[in-house]
Amino acid sequence: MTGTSISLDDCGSTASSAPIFISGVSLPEHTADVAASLAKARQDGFDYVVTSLPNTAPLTSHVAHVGKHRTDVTRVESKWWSTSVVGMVSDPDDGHSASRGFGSAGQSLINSLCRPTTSPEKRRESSRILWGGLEWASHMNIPAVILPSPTDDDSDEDEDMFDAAPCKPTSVANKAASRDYAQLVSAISTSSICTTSHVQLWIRVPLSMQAMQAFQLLLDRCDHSPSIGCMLHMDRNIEPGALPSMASALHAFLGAGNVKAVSWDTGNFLRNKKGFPTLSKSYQHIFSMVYGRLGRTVRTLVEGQLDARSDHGGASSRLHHLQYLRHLRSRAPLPSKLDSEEAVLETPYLDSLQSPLQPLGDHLEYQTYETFEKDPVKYSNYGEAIELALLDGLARGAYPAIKSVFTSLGRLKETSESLRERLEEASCHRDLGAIAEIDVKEVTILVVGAGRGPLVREAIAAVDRVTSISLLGTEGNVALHAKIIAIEKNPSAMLYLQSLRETEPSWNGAYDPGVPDLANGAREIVPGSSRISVIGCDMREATSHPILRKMIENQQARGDIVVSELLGSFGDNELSPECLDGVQKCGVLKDTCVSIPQSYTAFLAPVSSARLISEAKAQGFHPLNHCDGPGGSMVGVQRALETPYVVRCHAASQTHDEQACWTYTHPHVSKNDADTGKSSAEAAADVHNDRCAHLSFSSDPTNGSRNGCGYGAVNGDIVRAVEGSDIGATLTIHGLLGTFHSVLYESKRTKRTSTISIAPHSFSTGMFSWFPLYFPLKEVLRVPPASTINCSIWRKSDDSRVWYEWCAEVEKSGFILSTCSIHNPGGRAYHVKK
Ligand SMILES: C[S@@+](CC[C@H](N)C(=O)[O-])C[C@H]1O[C@@H](n2cnc3c(N)ncnc32)[C@H](O)[C@@H]1O
Repeated sequence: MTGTSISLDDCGSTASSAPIFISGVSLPEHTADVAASLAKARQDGFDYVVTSLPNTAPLTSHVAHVGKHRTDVTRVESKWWSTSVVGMVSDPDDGHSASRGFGSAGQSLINSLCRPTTSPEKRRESSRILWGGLEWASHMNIPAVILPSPTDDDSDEDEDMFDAAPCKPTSVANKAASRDYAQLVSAISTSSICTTSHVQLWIRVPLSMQAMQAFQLLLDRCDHSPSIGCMLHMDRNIEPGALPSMASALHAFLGAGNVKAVSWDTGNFLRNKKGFPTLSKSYQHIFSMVYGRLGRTVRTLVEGQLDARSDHGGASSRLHHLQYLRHLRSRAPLPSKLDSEEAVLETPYLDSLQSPLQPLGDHLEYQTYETFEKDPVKYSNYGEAIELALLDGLARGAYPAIKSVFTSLGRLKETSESLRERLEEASCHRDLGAIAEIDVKEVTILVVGAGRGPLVREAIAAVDRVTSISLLGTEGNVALHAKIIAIEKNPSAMLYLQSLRETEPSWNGAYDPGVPDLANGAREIVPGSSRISVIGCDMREATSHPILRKMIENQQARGDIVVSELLGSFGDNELSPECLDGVQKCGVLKDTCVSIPQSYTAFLAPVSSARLISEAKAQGFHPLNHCDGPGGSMVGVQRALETPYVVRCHAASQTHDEQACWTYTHPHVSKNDADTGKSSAEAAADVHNDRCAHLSFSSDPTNGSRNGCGYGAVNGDIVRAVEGSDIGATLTIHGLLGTFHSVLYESKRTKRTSTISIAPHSFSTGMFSWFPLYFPLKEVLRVPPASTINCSIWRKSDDSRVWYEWCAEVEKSGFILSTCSIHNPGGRAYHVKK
């Protein structure tokens, strides 16, 4: 075989710009012949094929095996085995093909290993066959092996062999069998087959509540090994009436189930008028739901028998099934969700845990600033907020007049981009040559934590915009001039700011270069311009800098507006409260000063995600600091699970609407805002920023479906689809998702508000600067229907650190069913440096 290969690895995509849709086919007639399967499959555009794992037992009788040897092993190069073949455990009595149907392939082999009635000899033989096949998969470097379902639908016993507890009572024997299966899967996942050769185990899970619950139990029992995932098997009809309940259960499972692949059984397709395969409306909806959420990472498989008379096109006889699935993948809204530039850029970050940035304790890198500055929403919303604040300030006469300038619109147009734009608007007919007397008012803006200056840029542009709005408005004779003071403690970012100060005309645009200096050496101030000062210091120690000391000493020179972006994924976790209180305490702000942001609120919601918890556990094997050890801070899994992580969650399900934990507002109330009798600096002096929140998330039959993975805006379509869902699934909760919502500025006068948010209910679409903060839970919570999850979170601090502690419990009818310990007590595993 020659040609290009396609990786089955997570998040792997073909190098082309084609939509990500990695599909495979299982051809029953060729399950023991990869060469023949691949030849047919690739001709039709499938990327991989399925092969049954062989019995590698030594030959006992040559005659018995004649014609049963695999010859594909000598005909197919290793690169194909490692990229384009998935193994499948099958039953020895099926020979090389799964005659019982693919849904139950390997089931009798597993049954004989897990049923108490199996004789010891049979058990030994089955074990040898299974492990031999898996060793072979590892030897061939096959990326994944399909194992049978944890529920045995074909079982001829009274009840399913593997229980789906706690929904359905099952016999003790069956429960034991399900634990036997978990023990087997756990043994495989911790063996070198998975840990050294990295074979993934795809456990087949039919789309039934019971099977999904049984699989979650299996994952719990196997300690959420990252090697164990599921292959959702779409093999049964869904009655339209059952769709809402199924959709809400599936929402939770897309997080809890570590879904690696989806298999579409040919037997489950309908035929359209022309005889081509189609799926029912219910399945079209399921398709859109699963691929809308996981389409960038999930693999697709077409499998199942065809009746002898059917030919569905192509060399594989399943080309039309593939074409139909591709058609569903190309239908709105999937391409915009999965193939947009933003979606493609995000792909490497999906479910990848990162330590939260600490811009206060550490210095950010050049590239980090550069990446943030590409955000198309954050800065424009900040610009809008500054503009609203300036307009309100002008309206209430907050800024002192510093001089009168005699000039014309024609002259001002030369220096103001926004005036040029506004004058070009068709409706604006003004006499450009008329000389008028313009009152220039001065506003002082502090940009604290200026980084490489994007907020300074927004402030300059807002001053210019507000001036042109004012000049073209009814008053027509008031303009702004801004003194902008950029404060930054990162020396390398300071260098950048200083360079901008030297080279950017708008950063030094206070003076009109076309107008000669005045007699006293001063120069003419241009209405709408800004003059920037760059100061390198910690904003909490503003008193140490001469320019700032002068401001403190002169009430009139203090800041009218303080602009900052010190927000973390959970709002306050980058210590915005401590920094902004610090500035206020120094006394550089007027009593009337406005802060942008005005407030920020932390939100929390339970999340179900097998992927996130297994990623968090994996962190325990890579101590964050190489100095950690017995004499130092905690290492290992406990520390890893008591640490919050920033993550672009993906294989995750937010199971309840998020709730507010606490809100910080700035500046603190001074004598101007209320009759406190305190100056601005005094108002910030006694502030304590420790907080705690106790939240109760009551049972929701939709399992919070509209919140998707917890990152992105709530999805109204899903709400309609799950309406009427009445059977709550048992949920598995693996942690809490922290998000924030910030009011940058609310203009009560104009009733306009500028916000930024990553909380699903108010998500700022298109903004990518923040991903949620994931707080893992050391003990997975199983939450039966109609029970409540109680979460508590504390923000604690000492002289040098701030940290969070958190815990959660499950309550039903007044009884606590389970609880987990308080995480990170005393900040023992994680803290933010003050
Ligand atoms: C999240 S970055 C934002 C930078 C920039 N405003 C932007 O939007 O791209 C926060 C910045 O605040 C700075 N910073 C944090 N705490 C500070 C403090 N106490 N004093 C001065 N600068 C601080 C950091 O160095 C960093 O440059």
